Amino acid sequence: MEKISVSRLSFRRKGSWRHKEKERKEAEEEFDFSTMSFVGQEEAQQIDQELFNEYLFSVDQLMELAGYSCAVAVARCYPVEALKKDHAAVLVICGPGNNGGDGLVCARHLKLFGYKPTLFYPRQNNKPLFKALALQCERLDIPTLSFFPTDPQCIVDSFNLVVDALFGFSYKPPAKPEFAGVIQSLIQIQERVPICSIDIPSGWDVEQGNPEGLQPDLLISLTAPKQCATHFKGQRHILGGRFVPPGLEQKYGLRLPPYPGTDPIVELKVPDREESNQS
Ligand SMILES: NC(=O)C1=CN([C@@H]2O[C@H](COP(=O)(O)OP(=O)(O)OC[C@H]3O[C@@H](n4cnc5c(N)ncnc54)[C@H](O)[C@@H]3O)[C@@H](O)[C@H]2O)[C@H](O)CC1
Ligand SMILES: [K+]
Repeated sequence: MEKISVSRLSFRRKGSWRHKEKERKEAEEEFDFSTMSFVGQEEAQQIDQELFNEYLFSVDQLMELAGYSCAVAVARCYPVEALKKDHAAVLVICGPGNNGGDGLVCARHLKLFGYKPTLFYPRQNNKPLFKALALQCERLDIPTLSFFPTDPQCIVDSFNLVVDALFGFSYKPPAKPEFAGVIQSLIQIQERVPICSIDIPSGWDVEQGNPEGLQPDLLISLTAPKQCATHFKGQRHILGGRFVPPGLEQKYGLRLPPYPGTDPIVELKVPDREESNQS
């Protein structure tokens, strides 16, 4: 049998890989952001269910990819070396559902990337997956705040940024009082410390948004941007959760930009802030 060395193998495949890479780059440049899909709450939940029921993904698999892509997005927008307070200290606020689970995974990867995450996770989920995620954070020496600071200025003084993983696409307003207080505190300090929201700015209606609500600096949409993202006024919008099979994209007619190379995230266009301020 003919033995093929690795270098010959890669040489043989190079032509088609280069061709694919060129096609992908062209698609990236050509992508028309004005036609990008924004999904509603029901559609987001249907896609989610289809990933689990038709493609047999486990929550663990998708949550790991989602949370990892969030950590990569944070690192892209706020490089560790640019953060001056307390060894790149970051507060990650986790809610009771899967959005909170994404936050736990994100915190773990941020720690491995050299950040100093701290959790605030007031309603801990008792499912084995969540217990494992919380334990992994604990074993990585990621501390958890036992109460939310009454003076939100403490957060500004202690952390370089806040990751908001309170609620995602299953949130129904209004927030229960224990969470409403946290969201109000974040609104008070959002001009002084950047907020990075995972999937949905917490407290926003998934479709209508919330003009009085949280205004994150970074929004990390997962799977596909939700309709509320059309009201996003922050600096950067990133798409993560690179796990949507092409068949599912076609079935739901999703128009999403191609991910560059092997990246788990792709930056989305936000309207020119200066232009929109003038109009
Ligand atoms: N397929 C995907 O796209 C994936 C998405 N992921 C992430 O999962 C969330 C959606 O998770 P889900 O568990 O369905 O819901 P939430 O986390 O948004 O919240 C549910 C949680 O919140 C409680 N709740 C709802 N409304 C309120 C309220 N008004 N006040 C207080 N509490 C409320 C509810 O009782 C539940 O406990 C999605 O956004 C992504 O971030 C996966 O991680 C990967 C796959
Ligand atoms: K969120």
